[in-house]
Amino acid sequence: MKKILEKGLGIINLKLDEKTMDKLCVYGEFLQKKNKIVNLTSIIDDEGIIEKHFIDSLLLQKYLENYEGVEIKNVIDVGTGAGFPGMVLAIVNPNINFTLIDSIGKKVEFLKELKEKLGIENVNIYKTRAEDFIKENREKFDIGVCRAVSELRVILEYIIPFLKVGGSFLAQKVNYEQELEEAKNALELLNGEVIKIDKMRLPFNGENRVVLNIKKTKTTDKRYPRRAGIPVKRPL
Ligand SMILES: C[S@@+](CC[C@H](N)C(=O)[O-])C[C@H]1O[C@@H](n2cnc3c(N)ncnc32)[C@H](O)[C@@H]1O
Repeated sequence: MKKILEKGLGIINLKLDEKTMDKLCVYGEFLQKKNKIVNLTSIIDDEGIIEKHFIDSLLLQKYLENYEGVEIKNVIDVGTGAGFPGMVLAIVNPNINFTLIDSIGKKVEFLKELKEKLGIENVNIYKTRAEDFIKENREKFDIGVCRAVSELRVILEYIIPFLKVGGSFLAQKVNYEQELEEAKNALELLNGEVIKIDKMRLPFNGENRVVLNIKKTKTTDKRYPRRAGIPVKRPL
């Protein structure tokens, strides 16, 4: 696994120390082992885990390293699943606090075990929904991430309320044009503004990836997010 990881990191031009790479490999092997007992992810071969989970998550690393000269303290990952992108980024950035939430208990249990196994201190993991977790956590985070959870206008309603004014949602998408068009109303209601769209590629299969950098410009009305289930049922 480590050889594939080193190769992939080389292609995306990201340097990680040996210890961090070893931790990621333990993560990958633990995921493979646990996935035989509980279904955590459908991508489970070595190359798939490295490319589609780890490297895909690490496409966000450059934003965390240099965010407009501002120090990033807190990141939230909504619908983290088996830890993508939040757990991978937490391992690589021990100086930033990560909050990972997911509504499925078995995924949260897996992440708690992994946290223990690797001795990761900068991560808090909760079994909850974005629409409930917001109650104690409104406008607390510098950065929000959320991969493969729902269409853009839905995840905007999950993430933007968690952000401080001036914070950013780094939204990972494969295709984005139509979703962005449909998200115009949500961006206006939630006070989000797309400030940058970066196009990238995965290292081995060359698949396209896009990161939308969406800034929160003003505080968000407390009526958002609406109660659990409504953002998906009736998107803004
Ligand atoms: C397809 S998985 C993606 C997991 C991971 N982000 C990834 O990219 O591999 C979507 C996850 O989002 C979670 N989820 C969906 N809606 C949610 C919500 N409103 N609050 C918290 N978690 C949610 C689901 O439980 C599921 O684990």
